[in-house]
Amino acid sequence: MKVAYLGPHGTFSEEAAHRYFSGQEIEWHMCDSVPEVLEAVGEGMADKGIAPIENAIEGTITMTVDSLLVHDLYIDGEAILPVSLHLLAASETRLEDIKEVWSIPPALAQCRKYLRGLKVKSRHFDSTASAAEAIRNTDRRDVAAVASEYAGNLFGLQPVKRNIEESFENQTRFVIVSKDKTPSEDAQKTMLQVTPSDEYTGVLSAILNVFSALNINLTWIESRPTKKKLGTYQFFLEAGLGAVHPSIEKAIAVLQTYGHEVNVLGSFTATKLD
Ligand SMILES: O=C(O)C(=O)Cc1ccccc1
Repeated sequence: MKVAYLGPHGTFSEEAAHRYFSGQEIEWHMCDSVPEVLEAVGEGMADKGIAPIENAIEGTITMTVDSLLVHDLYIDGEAILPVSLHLLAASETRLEDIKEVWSIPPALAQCRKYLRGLKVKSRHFDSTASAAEAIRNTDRRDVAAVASEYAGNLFGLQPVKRNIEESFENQTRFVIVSKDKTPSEDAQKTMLQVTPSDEYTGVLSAILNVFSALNINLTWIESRPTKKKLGTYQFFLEAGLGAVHPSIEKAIAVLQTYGHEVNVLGSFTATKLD
């Protein structure tokens, strides 16, 4: 099986991919950005892909949610990885020398408070590890990357400051996606995309009531713009039952009777990678 993930070597995605698929015969397909991981699966260059969808501090990683829809992908797995972010630089660089910090935006956002205190500029890269690699390749001694300790070792950087994120319990949730939409019988969660039939007072509450009436626990809810008109939204609802469970089938049928559009985006079981 061919699996796409965000490279270069040393990303959190690589760690999640290697641990999630450990023991399996995998041909790895490394991509340069998160949207390219999902595109690789969408276009059949890889059988599966793994991409970060949510972080404990920063919340939803919207580029993943949006790309899932563009490429009509199905979530068939979920992996939760503990993440620790460090400020990494060349060995000569001291904390007071740093003027610019490089990383992927969700990683910079997880350390917003600390970085604001440093009064540094930030520069966006496509991954934590590509930022660390760029620090290794520059002669500048006033720059640092936000990345993992593993990426620091890989690119010969030193930790100037460890654990700079806002919580020591930091975790990132990754989704494993494929083109195959067959739900697994033993899946424990379902991801639904619900587009309301119309904008009317209480439409979201009417949608949510369907789940509470059927005693279905919702474990995640996110609204995203329809991208058609300002102020119009679609909802992503994650339910704590698999897609073949009769209660989920009933919820979908009821929502459709109300005229809402429902798309099953996946059915999966959570794996903890601690
Ligand atoms: O850039 C990486 O290393 C990634 O895999 C994306 C990411 C960034 C920050 C936290 C978790 C995953």
